[in-house]
Amino acid sequence: MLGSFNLTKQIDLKRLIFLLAFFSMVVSLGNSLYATFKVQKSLLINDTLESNRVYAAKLAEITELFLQSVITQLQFSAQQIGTNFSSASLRQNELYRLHRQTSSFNSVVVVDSTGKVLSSEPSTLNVKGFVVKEGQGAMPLTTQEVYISKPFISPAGNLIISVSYPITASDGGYLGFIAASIYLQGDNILNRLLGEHHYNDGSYLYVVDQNRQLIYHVDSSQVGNTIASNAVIEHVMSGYSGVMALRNSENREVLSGYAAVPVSGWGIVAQRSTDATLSQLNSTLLNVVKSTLPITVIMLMLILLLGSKIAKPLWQLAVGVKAMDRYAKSDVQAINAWYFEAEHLKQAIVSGTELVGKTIQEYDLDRQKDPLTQLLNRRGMLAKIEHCKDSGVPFSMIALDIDHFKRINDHFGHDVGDHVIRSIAELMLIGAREEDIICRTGGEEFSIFLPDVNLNQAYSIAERLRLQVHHHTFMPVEQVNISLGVAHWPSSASELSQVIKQADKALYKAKHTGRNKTEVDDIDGFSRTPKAS
Ligand SMILES: Nc1nc2c(ncn2[C@@H]2O[C@H](COP(=O)(O)OP(=O)(O)OP(=O)(O)O)[C@@H](O)[C@H]2O)c(=O)[nH]1
Repeated sequence: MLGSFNLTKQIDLKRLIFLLAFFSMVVSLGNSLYATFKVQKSLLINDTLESNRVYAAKLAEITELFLQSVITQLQFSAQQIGTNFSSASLRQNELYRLHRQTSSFNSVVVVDSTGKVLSSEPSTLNVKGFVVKEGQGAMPLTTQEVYISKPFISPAGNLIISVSYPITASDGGYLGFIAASIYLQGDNILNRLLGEHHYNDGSYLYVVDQNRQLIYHVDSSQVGNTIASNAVIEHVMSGYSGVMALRNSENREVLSGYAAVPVSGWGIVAQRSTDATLSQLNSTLLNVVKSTLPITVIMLMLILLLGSKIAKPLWQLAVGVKAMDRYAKSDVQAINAWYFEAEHLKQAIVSGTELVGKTIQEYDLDRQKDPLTQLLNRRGMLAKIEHCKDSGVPFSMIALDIDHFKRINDHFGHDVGDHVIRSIAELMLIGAREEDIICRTGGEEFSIFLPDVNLNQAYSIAERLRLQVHHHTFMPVEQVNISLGVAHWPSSASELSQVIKQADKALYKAKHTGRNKTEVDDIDGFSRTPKAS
């Protein structure tokens, strides 16, 4: 089989195609994953920032509305109480209504202009007669204006903020104020609004007052703490809303959306850690890889299959060319070169091989030919005789030499000598059969092989040729003679070289016994016909 040859240890085309495809797939998959990662990351970050911003802004808006509503409610009650400030029942009834009507407040009190608590709701509060001090909600005594306090510990021990509204007499005199307290860790609307969130994605929210003190935080133990200043706090304290990616106090990168509550000067910050945001992306990418993996593997297998199909004819052609001495043209032609380039390569190899074969054959023939006479030379002669001998057909051999040829050359020149040689060759060819082999074995020496011709017949042929030459006119030499020696295979010798020697020996004898004659290897059964003159 052609395919069993080991041509080289270099990487082969099949592996090259596979590696190329594998490399391209890995690069394109990696590239698309990277691009997806970049785009998705940017989308997720922007989406998170935006949703945090929207959430913070919405809460800020609702908180603003809530505080405005609280102020409006307090204003109404302050007006009611102001109509008869000294009436304990009026104060109590109004506080009762205010406290029960909504879930906005945990407690409400009426404080006179000296800071003394005159009435309170609920009754369990038990702060009547208590005098408020600085830091515990006494600020309205000084400002005599609507006031939203910082978080502080109430006399009852709760962390609260209070919203107060001044109470004035009909003549405009300051009587005191009504204050509603909102427990930062109690059950009220504000607490539900700002303290309860239903995130389950790592997001959280906190609210700071104008002094960076935490009013609400996902970790309730943090409430009341003052947080370190950062860019988001700076912005929101300045009354701005927006988004920002930054590192928090724990040095974790977070995506923040923030909005200010103008009425109270609070800031609401919704944020989520960047890691939590992007963790979703990692699993998305893993899913992309998992879902594309089967197709990728199938593609690679197909490429491997196709690669070996592409490489196979080229491999077979390469093996065929390498082992051209052992494989016939039909082996190469049988290769299934199923695509354009391989088919063309196959055709090129076939025609190239044919051309090389033909050239070698021609070259071989040239090597076996005498250029002057176009007869076979000694090499050609030996090849032909060997062939005759192999076929087992007996043959006779005539060795022939021009007499005194040197004189012709010397007298008439080399060209005339050549002409004589050619003319004698033509005379030999004229009288020859198709199967006879005529060779020029040396300068003015020839050999004739006569298949299926016995020694007697060969002698006659030699004599006839001698006489033809003798009677031929070679211009300008005129007469030329030849001497001949005849032998027979297998009668003269069984070895071919010996038969040639026997013919040469007979020729030698003819030369030394007068020339212009034919001598025969002496063997049994030969009868010399009378010599012609
Ligand atoms: N013109 C020509 N002369 C050749 C060629 N080949 C050999 N010769 C000449 O043939 C001559 C042969 O001379 P010799 O070997 O002495 O033989 P001869 O003169 O024929 O003498 P005998 O054979 O003894 O009769 C030489 O002078 C060679 O130079 C050839 O191709 N052309």
